[in-house]
Parts: sequence; C-alpha cells; structure tokens
Amino acid sequence: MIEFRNVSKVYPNGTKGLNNINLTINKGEFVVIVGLSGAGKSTLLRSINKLHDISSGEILIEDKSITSAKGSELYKIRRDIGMIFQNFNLVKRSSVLRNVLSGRVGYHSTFKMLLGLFPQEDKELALKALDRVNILEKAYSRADELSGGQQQRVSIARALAQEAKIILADEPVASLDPLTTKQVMDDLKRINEELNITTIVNLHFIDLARQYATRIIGLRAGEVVFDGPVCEATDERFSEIYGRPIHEDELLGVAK
Ligand SMILES: Nc1ncnc2c1ncn2[C@@H]1O[C@H](COP(=O)(O)OP(=O)(O)OP(=O)(O)O)[C@@H](O)[C@H]1O
Repeated sequence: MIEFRNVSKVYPNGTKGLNNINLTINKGEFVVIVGLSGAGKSTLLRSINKLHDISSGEILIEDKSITSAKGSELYKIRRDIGMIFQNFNLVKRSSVLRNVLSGRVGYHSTFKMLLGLFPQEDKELALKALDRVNILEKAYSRADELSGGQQQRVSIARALAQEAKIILADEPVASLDPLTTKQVMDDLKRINEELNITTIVNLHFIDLARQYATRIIGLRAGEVVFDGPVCEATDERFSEIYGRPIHEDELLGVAK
C-alpha cells in the first residue's frame, strides 16, 4: 500500500508542484495518472520513491515512511520500487542482459558489483524477466541495437529482475509509436495482473489511460481533481477538469 498524507511540494523557485495530496493506492492496483503538462504528474510519481523530496506531509510505503527514511532503510524501501522512464535509461553500450542484471545491484555488495560478479541465480532471473516481456532472444544484443519499444521492454525486465513490488512508469510510451505503445502497455498490464505488482503510470493520452487503468487519478495544478474508476473518466468529465475540450493530440485514437 502507498499512502500520501497531506503531501505538498514547493520547488525552490516557489512553484507549487503538489498541493495537499491525500491518496491511498492498494496492492495490485493499476493506476494511471493524467493531467495537462505541468499538472504535477512527474512530481507525484517521483516523490513516491523519493527521487523528489516533498516539502510537507508524509508518504508511506507498506506502512513505512519513505519521507523520513535515510541510509540503509531508504535503500531497502527503494529496492522494492522499480522505475520506468520515458527515455528508457539503459546503458546503451552494454548488452541487454547486463542492463537487466543491473536490477539486481541492490541485492549485493558494492565490491561484487564493481567486478560484475552476479550469481547464476541472478542470470536466470534476468533471462526469465526477458522472456516475460518476449525479448529473450535479444539477451546478448547491445541495448542500442534495439528499437525504442524493445528498449522499453528491457527496462521493464530490469524492474522485474529487481523483484520490484511497485512499478512507477513516468510517461513510458511518450517516445513510442502507437503500435509499440500498445505492446509496452500490454506488457505492463500483464505483469501487473500476473505478478500483482502495484503499477502507477503517468500518461497524457486519456483514451489509453481508460483502456488500461483500473483507477484514474486526474491532477490539475498539483491537486487531485479526479479519482475514480475508468467508467467515470469520460471525455466530458475531463473537459470539465481541463476547463476546455479534449484536444486530438490528447487521444491516441488507434488504441481504442
Ligand atoms: N525542478 C523544478 N523546479 C521548478 N519547478 C519545477 C521543477 N520541476 C517541475 N516544476 C514545476 O512543477 C509543476 C509540476 O511539474 P511536473 O513535471 O510534475 O508536471 P507534469 O504533469 O509531469 O508535466 P509534463 O506532462 O509536462 O511532464 C510545473 O509547474 C513545473 O513547471
């Protein structure tokens, strides 16, 4: 369970990123966060694993405060949280397998990791993760030889090898074409369902959000302005929330 209790974030320049957020996200949910550019989606997502510090309030992960956690305690909480980025964040010159194995780094001593000494079980785990996202045959290719969609699947496999209990995906399909977008979203959804990994995804396509989410959270100016099931997240409702009609570029179209 992830809990936001009265969470606010003010950036050093005075911009309010989040304004008094209260949320509870239960184990196994597939939550999509939507909102216009600058609404606070990234800030919200990145505050969950403390990539961004919050200014006030508290965030609890499985009843443990990540807000006050430091050192080894913070390290342990973070080990359970996988992160997927828009630009994949892979080591491009390394093999796919090496990239996936890097998800295991948090489980071993720095010394072993400097020497790249991953135990055989880790390699098996990494190969299994690649199989789960259907790119096992790419294990020994260089990461930069893969298409964007394949690279994103490698980053999903890395989170799986990490044995993450929560996956945070910050605009995971923003650099992908519609067909690849569907494949990556299908992977995220399948993993969520098969492994019961709590998944929180930032998206700016409302129709895509409706297609995959079990719950949609709408943000505007750092505040939660919608929180409900997909059936309530209609274009009309979002037009009200945005204060204007939905633009065509906010709909993926083909995903319907
Ligand atoms: N490092 C920063 N310093 C100052 N203000 C920031 C910083 N990062 C974000 N902001 C501001 O905080 C608000 C929320 O930004 P955030 O990136 O979370 O929005 P977003 O919904 O993810 O937008 P986008 O879809 O464009 O990525 C915006 O007004 C943004 O300009």
